[in-house]
Amino acid sequence: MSNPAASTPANNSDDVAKENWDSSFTPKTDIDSSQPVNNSTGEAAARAVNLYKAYGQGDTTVTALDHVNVEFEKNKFTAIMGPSGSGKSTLMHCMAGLDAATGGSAFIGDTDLSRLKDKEMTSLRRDRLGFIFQSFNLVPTLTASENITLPTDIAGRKIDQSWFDEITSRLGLTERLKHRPAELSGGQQQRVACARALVSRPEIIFGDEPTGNLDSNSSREVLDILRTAVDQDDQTVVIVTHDAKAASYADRVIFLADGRIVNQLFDPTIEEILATMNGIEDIA
Ligand SMILES: Nc1ncnc2c1ncn2[C@@H]1O[C@H](COP(=O)(O)OP(=O)(O)OP(=O)(O)O)[C@@H](O)[C@H]1O
Repeated sequence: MSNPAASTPANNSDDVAKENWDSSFTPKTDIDSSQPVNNSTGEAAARAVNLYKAYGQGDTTVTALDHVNVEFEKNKFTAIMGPSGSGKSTLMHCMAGLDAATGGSAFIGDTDLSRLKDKEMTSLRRDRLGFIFQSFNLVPTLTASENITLPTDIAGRKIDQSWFDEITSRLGLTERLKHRPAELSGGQQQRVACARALVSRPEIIFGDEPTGNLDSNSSREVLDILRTAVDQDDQTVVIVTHDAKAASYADRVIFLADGRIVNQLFDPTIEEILATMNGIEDIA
């Protein structure tokens, strides 16, 4: 498969950032994660500032995020990679307001999540974020159509019918809208989850291993959908993935090890991603 990310036109700021990072490709594992990570110069849809997360107490404390500083640029597709236990899901969950950090701040736009009350956090997640999980997380008793509109219905907002029609047609779901999840394949269920995340045009879509349960054809469909959301619909997408092929759809891949960002690549090829992962795993 050709690398779709490689064909994405880079703007000037991307070029500068690229030069900084992969002009002569050698995996770099020496980024000081206490310093802001160079993100090129775009506006941030989300950012972590000295984000720290520890689980447990005393001798059993596990540091899942070790003062991470990173920006997720607007209208870009970012993938988070790293060995098992490196903190990928914790970073995404703290950024998406699904888990509370122990220290530091996670921002969505200018909103500091650590300052929000529970109700405000619920509203922010509902109104400004979209989620796609490995396990699809569809409601089994609702039809595909009802699952897609559920968050908007709960928020008491009106569905933009022409956008709903456009999204469901683009995802090949038009003939499946009356089906319940059990009557759909895994790939179709994940496309329903994508439609649910896209239909309200959230500021940022977070995917935790969105292709983790899919075969290669369905994975490609989901990744194409996410790529199109960024390229055509000005969306911002951040996913956690173990899959180098999935990560190659991203404009940027950041690599975690032991709760720190240790490397990043812009417009990466699958080979560069694999080489970087191998470098990190050799050191870990
Ligand atoms: N609820 C929890 N209680 C205690 N420790 C936890 C908890 N959740 C995560 N951890 C620990 O925090 C660290 C980071 O976990 P996290 O799930 O973020 O890693 P990951 O990179 O997403 O891993 P994987 O690729 O295996 O899903 C790990 O050492 C993990 O064991």
